[in-house]
Amino acid sequence: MLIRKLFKFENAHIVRNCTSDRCRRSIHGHSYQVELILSANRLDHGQMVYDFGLLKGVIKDLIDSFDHAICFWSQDDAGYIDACKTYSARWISLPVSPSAEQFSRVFFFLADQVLQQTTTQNGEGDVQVHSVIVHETATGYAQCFREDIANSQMGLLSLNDIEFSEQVQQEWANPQMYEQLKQGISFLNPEVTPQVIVNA
Ligand SMILES: Nc1nc2c(c(=O)[nH]1)N=C([C@H](O)[C@H](O)COP(=O)(O)OP(=O)(O)OP(=O)(O)O)CN2
Repeated sequence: MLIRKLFKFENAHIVRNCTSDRCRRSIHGHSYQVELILSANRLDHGQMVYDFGLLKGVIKDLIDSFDHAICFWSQDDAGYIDACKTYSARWISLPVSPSAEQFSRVFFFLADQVLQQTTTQNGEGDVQVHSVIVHETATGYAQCFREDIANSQMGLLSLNDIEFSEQVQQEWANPQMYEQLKQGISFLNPEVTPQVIVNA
C-alpha cells in the first residue's frame, strides 16, 4: 500500500548547464510541491501505513529548510556562492545542481535516512520511501525512485555534503537534528497508550 504526504516551499536557484537560457544564468524562484510517497505491506495499530502526523517532525523540518532559501550547487562559481551566503540568511549548499530531478533525489535521500534512523512505537511495518515527486512548476515534475539514489551518474549524495545555513538550522524545532542524523543517533516516535474499546 502507498500513502502520500504533500509539502510546499518557495525556493530560488540557478541550474547551470541546462538548455533553457532563463534557467541557467538568472536567479529565479519556484513554488515547489513535494510529494513524499511511502509504502508498507502491513498497517500499524492505528491501521495506517504511517501516521501522517509523524511526517510533520524531522522530515517536514528538513523539507521546510528549503522554504524562502536560495539553493546552490557546491561546484558553482565561488563568487556566486559567496554572494548567496552574503545576501541570503537562508541558504543550502548541495553536492548536485538544484534541478527538479536532483531535488527529488535529495528529498528521497533525506527522508529515507530519517526513516531508517527512526524507532517506531505503534506497530509500524516495513515502512519505506517508495518515491518522491518534486513539482517545480504547475507543468513539470521529477520523480525519484530508490534505484536513482545510488546511481553514480546522477551524482553521489551524502549527509556531510548537504549544508544548511545557520539561520535555517536555528529555525528547526531541534537545531541539533541534522547533527543527530549525521551521527546515526536514532529518532524516537511518540509512545501510544493502547485504548480499550468497551462495547455498550
Ligand atoms: N527536466 C527539467 N527541465 C527543466 C528544469 C528542471 O529542473 N528539470 N528546470 C527548468 C527551470 O528551472 C525553469 O524555470 C522551469 O522551466 P519550465 O518548465 O520551462 O518553466 P515555465 O514556467 O516557463 O513553463 P510553462 O510550461 O510555461 O509552465 C527548466 N527545465
